[in-house]
Amino acid sequence: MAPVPTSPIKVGHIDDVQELRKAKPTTIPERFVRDMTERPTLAITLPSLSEIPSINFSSLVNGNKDDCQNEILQLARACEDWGFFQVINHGIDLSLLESIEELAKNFFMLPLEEKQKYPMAPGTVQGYGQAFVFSEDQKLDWCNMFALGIEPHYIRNPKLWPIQPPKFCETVEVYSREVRKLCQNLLKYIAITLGLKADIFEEMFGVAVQAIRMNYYPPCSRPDLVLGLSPHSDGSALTVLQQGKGSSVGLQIFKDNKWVPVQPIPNALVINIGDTLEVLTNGKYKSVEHRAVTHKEKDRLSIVNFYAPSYEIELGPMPELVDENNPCKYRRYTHGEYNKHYVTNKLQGKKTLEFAKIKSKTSTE
Ligand SMILES: COC(=O)C(/C=C/C1=C(C)CCCC1(C)C)=C/O[C@H]1C=C(C)C(=O)O1
Ligand SMILES: O=C(O)CCC(=O)C(=O)O
Ligand SMILES: [Fe+2]
Repeated sequence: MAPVPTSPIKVGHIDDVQELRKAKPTTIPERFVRDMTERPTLAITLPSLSEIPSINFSSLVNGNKDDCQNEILQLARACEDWGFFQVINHGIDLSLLESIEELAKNFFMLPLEEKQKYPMAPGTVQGYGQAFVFSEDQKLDWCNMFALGIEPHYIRNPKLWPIQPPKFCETVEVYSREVRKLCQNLLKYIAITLGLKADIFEEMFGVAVQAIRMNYYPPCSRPDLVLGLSPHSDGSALTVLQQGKGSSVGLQIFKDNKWVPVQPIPNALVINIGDTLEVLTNGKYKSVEHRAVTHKEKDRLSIVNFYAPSYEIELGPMPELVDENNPCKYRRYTHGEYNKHYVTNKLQGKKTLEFAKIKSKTSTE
């Protein structure tokens, strides 16, 4: 008899946090309790003095010459000093943002058996479940995820596209198309901030890889002990994040050695620089570490789009950003190689990017 195939990855039992919350609202299983050094301190949820910058997209596209130049300057500062910004007047229909949010929430509210028809297999990143879990002793995030590959079509697994709720798939398609255009436009302006020709990234990326991930964080009776999402930087070039309306404040970015909360601006989208742009700009624009924390009474939803070069594209610092004052910090590799590395390692701050770093004896970064 042929041996029964088993997954080489042993992740142990992973509780579904929504079910856990329903059955035992005050129980936090040990696998979710973070070590002291990782626990979020509640003080940081107080309003912060510093806010991530906001960029008015319509000033970039439709503004007069002065407005446009001023916004490009703001964009350059946001990318260099923060790696994160919120885009207002992004041009995506607000009713589309509302629809995707409603459908994502409806998906997470389906019975567990329905969601489990689209399981995220251990070691993979598409479907419903917890990604980036590779061992039985790894701490778990207080989060349920649903992720799908969008472009190019060959990365799609059609079995994971849900039948319920109705209109989910069509809306994901329309939404992803709009977000893709926004990424392409933002990359044009980012190129301009670097003194490069506007189409440089579009020409370099080929048919860009795009994926969507929906994160649902139920309330947690002990938000001081758990993390909604482990600290990480994104492997993408750009990430576009929509925070659910009425959600608790949960996204935090690591800046100047502190966790800074991102206060949602109604109808704005949060954009962040991913590892790929950090490498291409030779570290001028950095992918900033971020995480999500939970709330005692409120749930939270985020819808995230990752936009990255095609897998066969060879990456490395662009020659325009390397000189004797800015020596080359990263080696060359293909995005496919980076992708493989990213999805086979747990989320651990900026550790994934070590893959690309050229280690010099004097380097302290
Ligand atoms: C849970 O998934 C992720 O966090 C994630 C994965 C994205 C992907 C899919 C859901 C389908 C197949 C493609 C891809 C791996 C992009 C994060 O995406 C980041 C990580 C890399 C690398 C990247 O390009 O975006
Ligand atoms: O939910 C959030 O705000 C963070 C999500 C995130 O960082 C991610 O999905 O990569
Ligand atoms: Fe992220």
